[in-house]
Amino acid sequence: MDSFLSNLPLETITRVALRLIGSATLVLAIISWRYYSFRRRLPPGPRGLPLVGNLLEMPKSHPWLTHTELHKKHGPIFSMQFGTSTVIFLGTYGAARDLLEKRSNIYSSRPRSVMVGECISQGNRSLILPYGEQWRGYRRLQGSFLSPRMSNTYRELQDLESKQLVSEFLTRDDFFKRYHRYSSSLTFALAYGKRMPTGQEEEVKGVELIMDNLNNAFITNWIVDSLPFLNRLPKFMKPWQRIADFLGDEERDFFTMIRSGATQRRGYNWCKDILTMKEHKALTDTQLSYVIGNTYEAGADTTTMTLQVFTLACVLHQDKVKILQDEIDRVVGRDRLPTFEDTEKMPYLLAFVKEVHRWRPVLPGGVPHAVTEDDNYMGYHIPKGSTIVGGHWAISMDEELYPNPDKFEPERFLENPDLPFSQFGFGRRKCIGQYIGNNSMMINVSRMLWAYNITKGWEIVDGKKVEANVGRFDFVSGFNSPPLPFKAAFIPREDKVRDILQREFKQAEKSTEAILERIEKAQQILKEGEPTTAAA
Ligand code: HEM
Repeated sequence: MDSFLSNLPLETITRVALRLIGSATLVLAIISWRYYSFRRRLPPGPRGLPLVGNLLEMPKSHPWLTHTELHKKHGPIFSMQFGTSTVIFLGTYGAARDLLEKRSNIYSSRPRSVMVGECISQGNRSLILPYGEQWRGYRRLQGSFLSPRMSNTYRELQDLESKQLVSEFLTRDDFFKRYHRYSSSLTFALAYGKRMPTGQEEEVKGVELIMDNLNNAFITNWIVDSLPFLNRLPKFMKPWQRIADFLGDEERDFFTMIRSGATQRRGYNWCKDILTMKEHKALTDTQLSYVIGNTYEAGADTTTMTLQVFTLACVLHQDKVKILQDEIDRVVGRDRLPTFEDTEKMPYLLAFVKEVHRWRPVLPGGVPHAVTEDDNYMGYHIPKGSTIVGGHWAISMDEELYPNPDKFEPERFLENPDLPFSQFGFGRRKCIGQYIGNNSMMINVSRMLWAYNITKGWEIVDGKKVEANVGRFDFVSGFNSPPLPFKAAFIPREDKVRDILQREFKQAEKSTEAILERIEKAQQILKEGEPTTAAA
């Protein structure tokens, strides 16, 4: 090669080199022109670079904080480009409602997820299914056992789990674990007909493992997600496929095993319930196992995290806790625990729970939707296939809707009971378990604060006992964003609280079968009055 070049006249080499540089410049100019003219039609946003877009500007942690700053600069809607993917961020409730709710016929899909959605879950996982017949089939089944009326039939089980939860704090303060036990046991009993009285049961650990694997797979940058065509290579050339096969087999076997156990149990559970609906016939056995497994996944962690945020709010906002305790004492008195009926007479409690959701959303980055048609909004082009993110954190911190947004102020929901909040998402993909979630929050918040003063915990520093530090912004950076571990103390409000908690838990019906049989009867009565199952 060297000798070939050295035989050419310098003039020729220079001409060829100049041509090459000229062609490369032209190609770059065309790519840049196409990139920037495409970007010009989109909602505003950081310019980025041709080919990579804004890939180099991805925040390393807590991306929702950066997105909120970008909304301050660019307004309620901005866009970013990650390789070939366009992502559009919505930072006000109005913009999210305009697109994700009012135009939900085209804004209800999910972005393509090659590794998790296609390779691991093989198109079975409900949360990331694209909008279409299969997702609608899942939603019809879920809508039938998670409707507001059906959700109220689960209250007896929530009552028992909540009595166990509140009495546990008489002897321990590991509230992260206690809340997790509550949510896992409640959801597992409804889904599979078996309570989890310790939280250490094999089934709880099995789902935890699946969730950990899934969360790790979600936050890993798989090359096949950036370059989906690689997934068409033969299997031996796809190293990620081996991992996906292992994780996929593990979760499929597990979901199938626990579902088969559930269909043998006495009394009500979701696995048995869906077999009574004609819609289940359109789905395969594996898909039915995923419908229930994924509902359990979606419900257990979100409720746990929201209870953790409630505890943080109590530790940091004793003045608001005092107002709520006065309301609880007025309605309930001091001789028994609050009931569901009591909670319906407590407007401040409802406002307090809504403010917990708004103040520190547990899915702060939002759950991405995808748009299935080209669209226009506020004069901007929204290309088909874009990812659309209603940012829960950005919306919660919108000063116009929530003045002094960092302040924990339940009063804002008292003054305006219709004030919206975004923590259950939007439109057709909106959280379908919100009624169970709300019932859990109302009963547990009222009982925890009826029983305890919740204050900062203690730690030993240099041999001295000091109040533990609690950060108002210390949250995990991930899809789920619970508070980082912190210490809290649960101090019974008076001596007799101990006896009352022990007595109420002792007297509560503990037979899961008996409770589930009553739920089954209550549901039968409701269904007899309902001609069809709830549709999405
Ligand atoms: C209080 C706690 C909860 C919070 C904050 C929460 C939040 C959310 C959010 C933000 C979404 C996505 C919405 C969207 O895409 O726009 C979602 C979806 C979902 N949630 Fe919840 N949720 C909670 C409790 C529950 C419970 C208790 C269940 C069931 C027992 C549940 C079942 C589901 C399901 C099945 C989906 C999937 C919807 C889809 O098909 O895409 N959630 N939830």
